[in-house]
Parts: sequence; structure tokens; C-alpha cells
Amino acid sequence: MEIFKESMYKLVVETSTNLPNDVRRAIQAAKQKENAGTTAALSLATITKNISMADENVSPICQDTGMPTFKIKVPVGANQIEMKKAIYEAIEEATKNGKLRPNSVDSITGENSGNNLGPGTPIIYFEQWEKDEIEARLVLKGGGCENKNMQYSLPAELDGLGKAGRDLDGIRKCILHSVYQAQGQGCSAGFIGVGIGGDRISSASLAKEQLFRSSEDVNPDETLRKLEDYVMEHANNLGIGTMGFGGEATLLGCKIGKSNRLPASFFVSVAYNCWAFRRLGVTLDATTGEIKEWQYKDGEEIKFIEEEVAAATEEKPKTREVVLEAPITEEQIRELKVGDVVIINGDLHTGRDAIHHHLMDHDAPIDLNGQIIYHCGPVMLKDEAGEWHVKAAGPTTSIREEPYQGDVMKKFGIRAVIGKGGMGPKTLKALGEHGGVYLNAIGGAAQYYADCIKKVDGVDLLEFGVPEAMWHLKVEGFAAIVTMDSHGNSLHAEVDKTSFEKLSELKEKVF
Ligand SMILES: O=C(O)C[C@H](O)C(=O)O
Ligand code: SF4
Repeated sequence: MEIFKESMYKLVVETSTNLPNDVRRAIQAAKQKENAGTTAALSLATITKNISMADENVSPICQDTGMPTFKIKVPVGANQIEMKKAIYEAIEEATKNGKLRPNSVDSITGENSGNNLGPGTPIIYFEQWEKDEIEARLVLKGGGCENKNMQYSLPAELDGLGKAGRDLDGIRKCILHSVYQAQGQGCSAGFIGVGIGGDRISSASLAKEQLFRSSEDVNPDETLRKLEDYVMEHANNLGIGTMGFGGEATLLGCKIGKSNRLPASFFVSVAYNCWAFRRLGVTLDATTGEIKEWQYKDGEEIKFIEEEVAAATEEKPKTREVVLEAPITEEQIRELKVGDVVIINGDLHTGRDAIHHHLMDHDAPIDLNGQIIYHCGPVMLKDEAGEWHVKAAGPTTSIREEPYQGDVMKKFGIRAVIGKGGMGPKTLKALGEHGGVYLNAIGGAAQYYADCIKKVDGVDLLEFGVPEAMWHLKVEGFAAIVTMDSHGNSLHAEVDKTSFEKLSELKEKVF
């Protein structure tokens, strides 16, 4: 079992830090599709730089190392209880070493277990097979893209697409709608797994199961193959693009499976996975527990080496670059317009779900006047001298703070918030009234941003857990794009509108 544990540790670390080859190839293809000099192309260049930094640093590709979900096939008679214990130990060790973020939180109290273990976490499914080897597959799917999963019950009335009936064309509409509703919030361009049929639970599981298929395989079911091809072509015409900035690449993979259903039920479930599609597998010797072979590592491994990335970024978008350092004045904010690139130096303070909830009726632990809040739950490690180090620190989905953001900005005099996926009309209105700006960082680029953080000045409210605490950081050259300004402009509202129009054009029956 000691060797099995080590093998599981290797699987966890490799999955968190090294993207599979089929995913790399899909990202490379997306990069070739985007027009040089656009924001989408620049964002993809940041993404590929981040992928190679994660390789090099053996550190998490994204700070949200997700819900560890294992699918294990074992020979008849294998001791699953012992295997489970070994997986728990591997998970705990990977968390201690900064390869996983502590992500297991009590649903009522919010208490973080600190080691990724707790009721229901990690998720481990066992299945028996006739072979005499073990197969272990792991997916680390983050919370932001998990929130963009959908389940439809047909017949349904879908925004933009009208009636979706209990037939193939109804299914087509559900899938297109699921991609539209995700916008950039699940860190597009994404991969989707679709489950048709089953009951509510098995339909959702079937959707997730599809994510274990290679993104390059061909569906043996001709009807589903045609549907997959149709979705790939048309979802990529919605113009949502990388991070929802608009662009040619919106969907990197679509895999569809079906189960039988009850006569009365007709579910279509969609599992949306971000570009940081972390799933790997190994086959193991059933006696020793040693790794015999890695899965998803066949074919060309694209390295995204520095020179290539540099070449892709050579042609910069024709945007203004503005350097900001807190404290920021209202005047400086009013000068910023959607499309400007902001380079931040100096102080940055993290604040996400628990902090925003807390700040509504408590004082802030520090003076936030003129400051910048970063929607981010980093991976942090403390060294022996008690110093904190940032291991991964990309943005989190901002829309969750929509009910609080405007009020919190006004109450404390905050001038800028950084996050991803954009915010809604309430925040946009507050930005105008107060003189604030929303800056979009590239979701999942956790190594890229961690590199900009030069010092951890301290932490407050650590009782909320590592991801939810308020970390005080010193940054240098932290780049983000103005996507909502104080003049009522929102790139997110614009892309939502244009992609909705494109979605509506797909209303007519196809299948
Ligand atoms: O918890 C997180 O860091 C973020 C999450 O994966 C997200 O996409 O919002
Ligand atoms: S931040 Fe983006 S890349 Fe990271 S897990 Fe969330 S959705 Fe995925």
C-alpha cells in the first residue's frame, strides 16, 4: 500500500500541475484560430505561458485545484478500504506540499478542514473489472466552472432558442444554451461533457463521465457524433471567446453520451470544464501498486515554450497601458475606459466570498480607502520561519460578489476590483456613482500572477480558511484589462448581448 499511496500522490501532483496532451493540443489549435493582436490572442498567450510555468515550477496550473474525483477500476477482490485510506494520505500530503489548495469546507459553518479531507471529499468511485491491473483516473474540476454546469428537463423553453422538445433538436438547443450561459465565467474556452437521459443524478454523472474521453476521439454513435460536430462548429460562432472577451475560440471539446431514461423524464446535463482541464490517469500493477503507464500523455506534448509565447504576444493590441499604484484617486479611475490595460504595482488585498459577506456589517481589518481588492483564493505555504509564500494566485469568478460589491466599494472607498468573468448591472451602476473600475485578470493563470506577487505583507481573517482570508500582497507588473468602467461601459454586457443574438440565429430546427 505504501507504493500505491506514492503512485496516487504522483497522480495528484501531475494532474494539478501538468495539463494532458490532448488538452494542450486543443489550446494550441485555439491559439491558431485567434487573430493576432486581439485581447483574446493576448489572453491565450498568458494562458500558455502559465501552462509552461506550472510545468517548470511543478505548481498548480490554477489556484482552484477543484474537487478531487477519482474513478478507479480494480481486479475482483482488491481491498478498496485500504486503497481509500492511501488516497486520503496522498491527498493530505499533496495539500501540505502546496500542490492542492485546501478546498474542503463545512457547508454550514464554512470551516475549512485544511487538508482537503472531510465528509464527501475527495470523491472516489470504485468499479470492478476482470483485468488483473488497477486503473486510476483523476479529474480536478474547479468550482467556477462547476457552477456553470447545467441540467435541463425537456420539454423546456430556452432564452433565445424557444421551445426545446423531447428530441434530438431539443437536445441540440440545450447544449448551445449551456455554452451561451457560461459566457467567460467558467474560464472559457471550455470543454463540455453532455449526458442525455438517466435520472437527475445519473444524467449529471454521465455528463462528467464524458470528460474522461479524449478530446480527440470520435463518437462511435453516428447520431451523437454528428451532434458533437455540430456543437463544436456552432458554439464557436457565438463569439464569446477566451475569458468572455469575444473571439473565435469558445469551445475546445464536446463529448456526448446517452443512457436510457424513464418514459416521463428527459434530462440533458452539461458538465462545463474550464480550459484548465486537469484530468489524468494511470494503470498500476495490482500487486505492487506501481505505475505502469500514464494515460492522456500520448501524441505530441506541446510545451508552449517561451519563444513561441513571446512571438504570439509581439503584436500587442492597440490599447492604452496605464500604471496604477494604490492609493488610487477617483480622478485616476474616471480616466480609465473599457479596453485599457492596467499594470498594477504596490498593494493588493485579496477578498472573495467570505470577506464580502463579512464586510457588509463589519469594519475592514485595514484602511481600504483608494485600495484594490483582488477576487482570489490563493494557494499559500508557510515556511519554517513562519513566512507565507504564494504558490498559485489566479482570479476567482466575480459574479458571486454581485450582491455585495457596490456597497462594499462605497462603504470603504475601494477604487478597483480585480476578478474574472465580469459583474452585473448593480456593480456597474455603483462603479459609475462611486468612481470605481472592474479589472479582468486571466482566469486560471495562477502561476503567471503568483510570479507578480513579490511579497506577502500579512493576512487577516485567516479563520475563514486560506482561500477566503484577506491576504495583503505587494505586486509588480500585475496586468489586467478594464472590462467595466465608471462611464457605464461593460464588455461583459456587450459580449452577452452579441452572443445572445448569435444564439437566437440558431433557433431553426436542424435535426
Ligand atoms: O475557488 C476559486 O479559486 C475559483 C474558482 O475556480 C472559479 O473559477 O471561480
Ligand atoms: S479559476 Fe478558472 S481555470 Fe481555475 S478552476 Fe476556476 S474555472 Fe477553472
